[in-house]
Amino acid sequence: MSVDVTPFELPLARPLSTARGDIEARRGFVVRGSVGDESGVGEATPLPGWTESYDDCRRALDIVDDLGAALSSTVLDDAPAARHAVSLALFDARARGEGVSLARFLAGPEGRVSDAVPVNATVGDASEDETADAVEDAVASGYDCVKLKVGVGGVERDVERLVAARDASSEATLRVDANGAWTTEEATRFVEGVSGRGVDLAYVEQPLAPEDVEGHAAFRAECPFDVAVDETLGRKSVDEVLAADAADVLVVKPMALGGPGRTLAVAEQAREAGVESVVTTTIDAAVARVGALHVAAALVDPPACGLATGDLLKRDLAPDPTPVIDGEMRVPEGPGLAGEAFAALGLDG
Ligand SMILES: O=C(O)CCC(=O)c1ccccc1C(=O)O
Ligand SMILES: [Mg+2]
Repeated sequence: MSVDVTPFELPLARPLSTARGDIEARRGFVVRGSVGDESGVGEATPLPGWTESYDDCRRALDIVDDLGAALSSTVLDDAPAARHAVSLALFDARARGEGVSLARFLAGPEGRVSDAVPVNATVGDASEDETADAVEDAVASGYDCVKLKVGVGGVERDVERLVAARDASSEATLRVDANGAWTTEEATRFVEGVSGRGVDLAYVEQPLAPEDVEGHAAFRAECPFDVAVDETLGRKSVDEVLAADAADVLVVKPMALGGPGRTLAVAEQAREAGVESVVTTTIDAAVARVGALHVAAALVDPPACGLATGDLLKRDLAPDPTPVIDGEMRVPEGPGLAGEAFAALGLDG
């Protein structure tokens, strides 16, 4: 039972500007392997800050020669993107074996599965005018939720950007993601600034440094908006985050959490604690993006998720089987990830 690993590199249509720097291209690996007669495909697209490095990912995948054996050993323990690829390929093959979609396989025969998942538009840092235009474009193409990157420039500039975003569309739900850029004082100044101008935010994602669980808990207690954590989940256990009451929302990235199964387990644990999970990509290619969509579809009542990142890529591994229509993505019926949409991928490794 061999495993094929094929590298890829995909430029973005234009760089996404975030407080952790500009993302200009995504490099990773298509992983194909089989279980019995069924072949499955997965994707590892590492992003340091959320996962292991590209080189560590490649080294981890180099020693995988059996999907199931690799997952049950420790070789993928410190390589969540590599583990994601192996786990996704295994789930794809198993779901195919049963003739069901990945979402159905994950949710089980009795579980509820969504036909479509609402998604947010993702808007990078840009000037006030460009931010307003991007929000207007997103709403015109059917999104009712927009996530804006903040924390790149100063707090006062971000406040003006958010006022411009709200003025561009009074109906859109707005989220912001500071990618850990702020001190508590800056985060407080930002939320006081926007709320003083009458701007409502659905949540503030990762306002503070990832390690600072207690800081998030203290900020959350004072914040007029919900607080989400993302990068924190790569440094701290879910137990710790939930025990500290550090977040209203967990941003769960299958690529960063080691695959679909672990992501669902985290979301389930959060749900039991009254905390919502938003499934997002790390700007993954089509295979992982569709995998994340199935994970979101297997949640009970998924909120708007951060999966609308396909259009950020200039090219992709395959034609997009799940384009965003009216602010949502339809979940492929399968079998597995997307029927035959990825059949040709990863065979030439
Ligand atoms: O959540 C979204 O809208 C898209 C995903 C996203 O913002 C993102 C993409 C790549 C790396 C990090 C992040 C992030 O959520 O911080
Ligand atoms: Mg984030």
